[in-house]
Amino acid sequence: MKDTGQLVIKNIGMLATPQGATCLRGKEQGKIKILENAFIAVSQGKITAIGKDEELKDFLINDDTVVIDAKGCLATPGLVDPHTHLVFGGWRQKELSLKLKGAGYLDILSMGGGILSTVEHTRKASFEELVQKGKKSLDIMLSYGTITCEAKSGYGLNVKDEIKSLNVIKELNKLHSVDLVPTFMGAHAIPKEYQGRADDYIKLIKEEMIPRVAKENLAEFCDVFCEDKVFDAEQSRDILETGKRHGLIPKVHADEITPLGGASLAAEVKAISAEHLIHASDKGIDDMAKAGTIAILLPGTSLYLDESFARAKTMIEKGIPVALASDFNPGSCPTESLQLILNLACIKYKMTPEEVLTAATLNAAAAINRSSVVGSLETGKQADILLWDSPDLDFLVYHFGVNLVKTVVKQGKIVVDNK
Ligand SMILES: N=CN[C@@H](CCC(=O)O)C(=O)O
Ligand SMILES: [Zn+2]
Repeated sequence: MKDTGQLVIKNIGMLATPQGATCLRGKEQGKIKILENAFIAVSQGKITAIGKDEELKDFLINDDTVVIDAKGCLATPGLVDPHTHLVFGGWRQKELSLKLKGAGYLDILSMGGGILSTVEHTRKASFEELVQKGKKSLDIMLSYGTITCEAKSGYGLNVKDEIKSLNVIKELNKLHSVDLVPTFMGAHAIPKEYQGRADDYIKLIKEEMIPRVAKENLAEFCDVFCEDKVFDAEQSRDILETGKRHGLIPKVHADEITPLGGASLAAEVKAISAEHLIHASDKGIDDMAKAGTIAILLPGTSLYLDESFARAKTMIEKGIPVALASDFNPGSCPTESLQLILNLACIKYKMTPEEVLTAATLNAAAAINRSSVVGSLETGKQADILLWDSPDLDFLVYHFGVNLVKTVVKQGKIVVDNK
């Protein structure tokens, strides 16, 4: 059979999708389109029609059309993960026992562990080793339904290894079905050789790293870990403004462990998103709502750090578009599964299944500037579609800790078949 790029998915029990080319906020976040007994038609990687099964006879299905019988299952847009630390050497399994003995995340970091121990492993790893390791994680992400994913550098922390990490992301984007969106995060920690000399490290970021990243077109965004003993608000602002002058859109790791005003800073510098926000203040939330900053919430990190959970419902009520992400990284959230995150968002944030779906698709896509291309099932959008071993949306967020993905369709092609 020759590949004509034509695909029809029929017999979809429930098609569930947010709609639009931009993020949804407030009550709109929970308003999704539900179509029962539906079909989706695809041509040349894009969705060309969506309708009720009974209308399918009007569509031309020829011998070259690939036809998938969804057998009554749920179809949604591909998941979008807008916050991951995909590229790193080694893992950090020993830290779990330290945490059980009472050490906090920032204590481990100040003892030279945490991010800094991953920096050592990342610097030692070759380009090819990092590509292979990243590929393994992307295989897992894809099989769990993530088709588009943001990836941050931030474990190199010198010019050579930050550039190496961003080139690993570029290479993975070429060779893997998951679409990657790169973020430069040289301001993830102060490396050992600059301890006590934060200003010199910030100078390196501003004068060497950012110009080189921009010149080589290696990232779209610039992120900063605005946190106690890492980068304060003033230092973060300085780095983000420099990034902006070089065309990098700001993102902020904000108010994760300490309330440091990160949410307000994100609003002030017109960041596309503020991320974590576990300890965001009322003022920070109001500032974000006014500025239109997207909140990327990471409930897996709250769980793994045994921290409290961000005030997702307040943010939605105040009109902040809420997105969800895995925060996949070797320390504070070692999981590639966005499905677990969807479940946690329902249970711990009290978000509705509809709000959760929008958060992990359209709003997540908007948080990485991709919402005109992916994030919803609509004609003209990229045909990134998931078929779930689930009859409806409620079941998807209810049955947890297992992989419910049956089939992953990326740009109209089946790339995972878990049946
Ligand atoms: N908080 C900073 N960065 C990551 C954790 C990185 C790490 O522990 O290696 C986060 O988003 O949680
Ligand atoms: Zn992070």
